[in-house]
Amino acid sequence: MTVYEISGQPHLAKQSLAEMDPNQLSPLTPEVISRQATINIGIIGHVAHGKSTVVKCLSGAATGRFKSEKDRNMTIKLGYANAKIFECDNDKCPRPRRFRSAGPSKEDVFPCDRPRCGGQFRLVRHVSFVDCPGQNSLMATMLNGTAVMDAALLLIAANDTCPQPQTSEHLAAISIMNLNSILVLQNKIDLVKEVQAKEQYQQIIDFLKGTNAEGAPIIQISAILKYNIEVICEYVIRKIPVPLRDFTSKPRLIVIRSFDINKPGTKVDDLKGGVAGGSIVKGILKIDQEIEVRPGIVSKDNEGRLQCCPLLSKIVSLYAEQNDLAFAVPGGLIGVGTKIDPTLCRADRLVGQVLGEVGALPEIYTKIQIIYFLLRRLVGVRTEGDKKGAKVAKLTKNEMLMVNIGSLCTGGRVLAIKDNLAKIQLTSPACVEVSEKIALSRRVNYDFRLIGWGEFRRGTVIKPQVEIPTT
Ligand SMILES: Nc1nc2c(ncn2[C@@H]2O[C@H](COP(=O)(O)OP(=O)(O)OP(=O)(O)O)[C@@H](O)[C@H]2O)c(=O)[nH]1
Repeated sequence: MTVYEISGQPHLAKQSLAEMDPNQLSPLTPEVISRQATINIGIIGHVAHGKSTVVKCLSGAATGRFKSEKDRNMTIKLGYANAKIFECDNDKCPRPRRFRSAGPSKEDVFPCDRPRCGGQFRLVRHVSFVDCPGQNSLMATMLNGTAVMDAALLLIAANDTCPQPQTSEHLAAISIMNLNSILVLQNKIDLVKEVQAKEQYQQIIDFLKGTNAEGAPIIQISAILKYNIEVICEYVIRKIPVPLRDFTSKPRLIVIRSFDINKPGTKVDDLKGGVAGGSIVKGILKIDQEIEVRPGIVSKDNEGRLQCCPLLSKIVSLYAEQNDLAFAVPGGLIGVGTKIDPTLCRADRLVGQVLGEVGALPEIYTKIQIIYFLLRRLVGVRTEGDKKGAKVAKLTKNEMLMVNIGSLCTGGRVLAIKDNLAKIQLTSPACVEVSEKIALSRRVNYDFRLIGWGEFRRGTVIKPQVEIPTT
């Protein structure tokens, strides 16, 4: 095996491929959390309730905004920002001041700044915040994010009534993904009087009854004034369990972003391969490892049948934001530098694909059979008078749905329905594993709204054409 040691960033723990033993690693092992996030926390909630502002407070970084996002002051794509969370090791250091967050390249130990404390802030968690758009038309992007979340912060603005449509819809989406670890942040507390804040607090408790977030802690904050941000850090440590991770299975990464990092005009000989950004769901990816990306390049044959050519490549670099890695474990957004033709990675073209060890990824399907469950009522749309929302109608043969599988968002025509089984023809092929969760949405007015979920049972496999190696 190649001996690969990280040489940069001497203030972070060293990683060595030669010494790495998957059986000895955990999400809290120093050489892991010093460099990469190991817990993914979704930031969910209605549009403009302050999701991006909270992430900026916690991580010190804006969640990678694109020009169109800056122009419209809203999140359009999934944003990611990593933060290290520290606790002072002096038992007498009072809460919440003994908790602190900082960016991912901060050293792991530094002195507490409370006068005469004498304690040291020590790294206890390294978290990746997945910032979801709250705009109702961007639900597909939000659903892609739920595929990798371990926990969620639900933002509710104190100066709005609760619930707003996407507050309900985002909560329904994470419930479908069985996400029970939730903290509620009552934000913009600076904009309301105490009595209003208390009234809304009660509204929030009533709204959460019977949902996955019933009984979840509700923290009052002002993201803009950085008020109570240390309490969020404390609760992330105390209330969000460290996820159980599988480090020994063959690795698999869900691609959530992909990029061409070459500047325009770069000479052909100097071109770097494309980068796939995503979260590892199991196993460990290593520098120099041979990898496969599925479904790869999708096209149609002369008879209009879908065909695909998985991509074969090699990992040339691994990054967690600016921290370089010799190996990457589940959690956080990992940038995987490959030798794949950069044009195939440009502008998120690989989103929806799965990256892993060659020959170890699941089959690729075009028709899938799922066992499905529909929500009783529609969430995410304003319904005048009827506060509960319209009933969700049954699936009908030939109707077109939006289907989210991992980070893939595609169309799906309902071919047949029997009891709670449905057969769906996918517009784009999916690399999916038995029992994997699938979110189902239906067009309501002009946008797709979440109507239910399914679990993949079996399907019609497309055998890959040729696999395309990259040099
Ligand atoms: N007064 C006040 N304004 C806030 C607070 N938090 C956020 N804002 C403002 O609310 C607006 C929306 O904040 P964002 O953080 O962009 O909201 P968002 O939920 O990420 O928005 P989308 O991603 O588009 O759904 C911005 O103008 C923020 O400055 C707060 O605690 N108090």
